[in-house]
Amino acid sequence: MKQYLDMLRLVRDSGVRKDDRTGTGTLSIFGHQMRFDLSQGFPLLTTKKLHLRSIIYELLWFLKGDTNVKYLRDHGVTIWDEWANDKGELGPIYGKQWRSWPTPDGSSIDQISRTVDLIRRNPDSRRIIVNAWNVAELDQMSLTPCHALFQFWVANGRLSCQLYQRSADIFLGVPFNIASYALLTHMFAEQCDLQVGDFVWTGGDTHLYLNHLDQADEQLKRSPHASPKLLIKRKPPSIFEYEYEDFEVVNYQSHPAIKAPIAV
Ligand SMILES: Nc1nc(=O)c2c([nH]1)NC[C@@H]1CN(c3ccc(C(=O)N[C@@H](CCC(=O)O)C(=O)O)cc3)CN21
Ligand SMILES: O=c1ccn([C@H]2C[C@H](O)[C@@H](COP(=O)(O)O)O2)c(=O)[nH]1
Repeated sequence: MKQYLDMLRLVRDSGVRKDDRTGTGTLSIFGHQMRFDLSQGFPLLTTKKLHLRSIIYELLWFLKGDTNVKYLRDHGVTIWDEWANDKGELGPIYGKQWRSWPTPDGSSIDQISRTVDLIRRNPDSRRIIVNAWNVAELDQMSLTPCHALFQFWVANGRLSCQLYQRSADIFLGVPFNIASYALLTHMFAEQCDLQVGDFVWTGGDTHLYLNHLDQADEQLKRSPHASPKLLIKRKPPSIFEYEYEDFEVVNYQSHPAIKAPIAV
């Protein structure tokens, strides 16, 4: 995860001071890319302890097409609470767009099923994309998609994934986002009988909040450990039938967690 630390250092040292919607203030750069070879280990940050539990439940929740925090809360995950209304609703965010993107004739498109199908039938396609940026529904979302669009690419029996993240909170959000998309790539690969290739992370406004500077400095003093490995214990009949217990991360050695306030 040297690449992550390099990015943190770059933004810390040469980010531009920029105000933002939350009123917190950031150091920011525009356009950055990292590449993780998933065959060489699972990209879970080791310079601070991450709770994979929240990451796994959040991804399963997206894949269910759910946009209400009840499921997350039932599993002890609170990361979306600040954005939910009094009924727990977040509006038509990721889950809705991934599983039931509305069409003009009143029906909907399941982008995830289509994507599994397309990878299996036409792995050379250059159109294997899932898009959460539904312009017509942005106003109804409690937070517009940050990880907005992802694309798959198949070569030599390996499945690679690239994410475009328009806005990236590099201390709190990005470590979650990298692990989440790495996990998703493993799931798609297993379902399509492919090995995993690279996960490419591409960021737009790539920022460090001004109230995360001490935490970033603390992290930059630490040396990374070797990446852990991901074990998927079972191949469910479809991408929608994975359960929390199917995943295990082995040999995760990390420095202690670092607390930081989330900008709302
Ligand atoms: N400013 C901001 N940054 C984000 O990363 C972010 C948002 N807002 N809004 C929507 C979601 C919610 N996300 C979150 C929210 C909280 C944590 C967080 O507090 N992480 C703690 C541990 C929390 C836990 O596992 O329960 C951490 O130390 O990583 C991370 C991502 C990612 N997204
Ligand atoms: O998965 C996520 C979700 C959100 N973020 C961060 C990026 C920004 O700091 C905020 C969103 O604010 P906007 O004003 O809508 O850009 O949340 C993230 O890094 N990862």
